[in-house]
Amino acid sequence: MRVIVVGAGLAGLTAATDLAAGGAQVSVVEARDRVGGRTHGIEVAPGSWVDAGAAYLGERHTELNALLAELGLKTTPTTMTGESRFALGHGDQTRPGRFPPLSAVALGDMFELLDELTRTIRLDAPWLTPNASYLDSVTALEWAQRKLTHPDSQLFFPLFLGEMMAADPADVSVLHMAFYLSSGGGTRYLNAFEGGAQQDRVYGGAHQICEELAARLGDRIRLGEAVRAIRQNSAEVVVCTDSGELRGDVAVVAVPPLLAQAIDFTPALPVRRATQFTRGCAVKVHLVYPGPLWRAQGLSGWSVSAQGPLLSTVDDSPADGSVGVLTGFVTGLQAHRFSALNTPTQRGEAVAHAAHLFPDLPPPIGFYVTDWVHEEYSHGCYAALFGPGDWIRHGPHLRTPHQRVHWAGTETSTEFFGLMEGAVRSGHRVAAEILTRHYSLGGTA
Ligand SMILES: Cc1cc2nc3c(=O)[nH]c(=O)nc-3n(C[C@H](O)[C@H](O)[C@H](O)COP(=O)(O)OP(=O)(O)OC[C@H]3O[C@@H](n4cnc5c(N)ncnc54)[C@H](O)[C@@H]3O)c2cc1C
Repeated sequence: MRVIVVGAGLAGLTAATDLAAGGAQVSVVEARDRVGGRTHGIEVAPGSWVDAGAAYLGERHTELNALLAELGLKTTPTTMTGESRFALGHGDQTRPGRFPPLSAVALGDMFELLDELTRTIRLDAPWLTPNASYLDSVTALEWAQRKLTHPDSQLFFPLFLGEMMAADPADVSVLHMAFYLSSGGGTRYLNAFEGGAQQDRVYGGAHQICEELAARLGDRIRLGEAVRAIRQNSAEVVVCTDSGELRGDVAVVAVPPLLAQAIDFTPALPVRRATQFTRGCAVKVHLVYPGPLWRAQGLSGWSVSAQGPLLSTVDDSPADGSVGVLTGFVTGLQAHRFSALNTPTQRGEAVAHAAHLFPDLPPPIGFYVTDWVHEEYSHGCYAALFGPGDWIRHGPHLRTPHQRVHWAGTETSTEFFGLMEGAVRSGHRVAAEILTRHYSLGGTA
């Protein structure tokens, strides 16, 4: 069986690896001149890499951890010792732990309301969740305006959603917010470092996962070839790029839904898998220092700010301590604004903000901005966001094969949607789907 995989991110390369192991003849076609998609590494000092895309994982990310072990990659704990900095509008504060200096009761009530919501979600089919049509008609912003009465929870809610989903609450339906949080293991797990989804990083950078997978797949991967069209008939599937055509028995499209939608299918897709999906908006900023200098002052590097651009910062220094790296997250509405600025202005804003949060730091020796808002072949990040009506209209079609075309990608995963774990799981799922479907070669599927 000849399988053409479109997209060399975690989903596509996991699928390709499983399919090759199952005896299929696999080709992978990737638009960028690199593999990895939404995982990407930047070398900030010789041999020291930081994650410009996905970084964090936890123990429940079982398929990702298994893959790391198989590839001989190790994890390193996310550093979170020392006090945190908060700039939440009541004067700056330095406090132990990550809990913000806001009403514990109000935030506790907010998390309880979110937990109640997430418990009702049908992960396998969110559109069949009780009350789905109502939950899918209301935005997270409208929900918060109705349910969160305390000013502290009103202040914290958009920061929380920005950090978890890179979402502006006005952009996502309540159904999508609740599905995302539930699929990621619940609010506590997703939000936690120790014991949670942000506990570890890949030692040396998450980009190595796809690079290792690609090294094993060798010349089956074609870089720099965006797929523009996919034609199929009862005998074969033809995948068209600007430089030619590939013929196979089956195709796996492992790209985000809106980018998949931009491919010209013949016959046309019977139903759309995306129309109004908005996109998550994240810009990652890396400020590099001669070492993790904040640690000497008893600070963890973690901060939360109500005003941007750096809504949160975290210590992402390489484990060898060769340099210190503060990663700043600019998400949601802030990301739209920040990504429209020129680089010197971005640098000026980010450096000034970091200096305000950590006044004893010298100016950074390195500065990197990764703007995922305008990445042509990601179309936003961390993942697709579903606005009002999207789950009900498109959800049932996200994973349904279009004859010889099957779908993968983190957005097709019922578990850990939007995360690396979801991408890996979708790759395994699609490969099993194809290997057990028994395509009749040269005949009708
Ligand atoms: C800033 C940021 C932070 C994140 N943080 C985390 C985190 O801490 N933990 C976590 O688990 N996840 C995180 N994520 C999410 C995680 O990166 C994704 O869930 C995961 O990498 C998605 O993998 P994928 O294979 O589904 O899609 P992608 O990685 O998007 O792969 C799709 C591939 O398809 C290619 N492609 C697109 N269109 C075409 C075309 N027409 N023809 C050919 N190729 C095409 C793309 O170039 C890409 O390589 C983050 C993402 C970002 C951007």
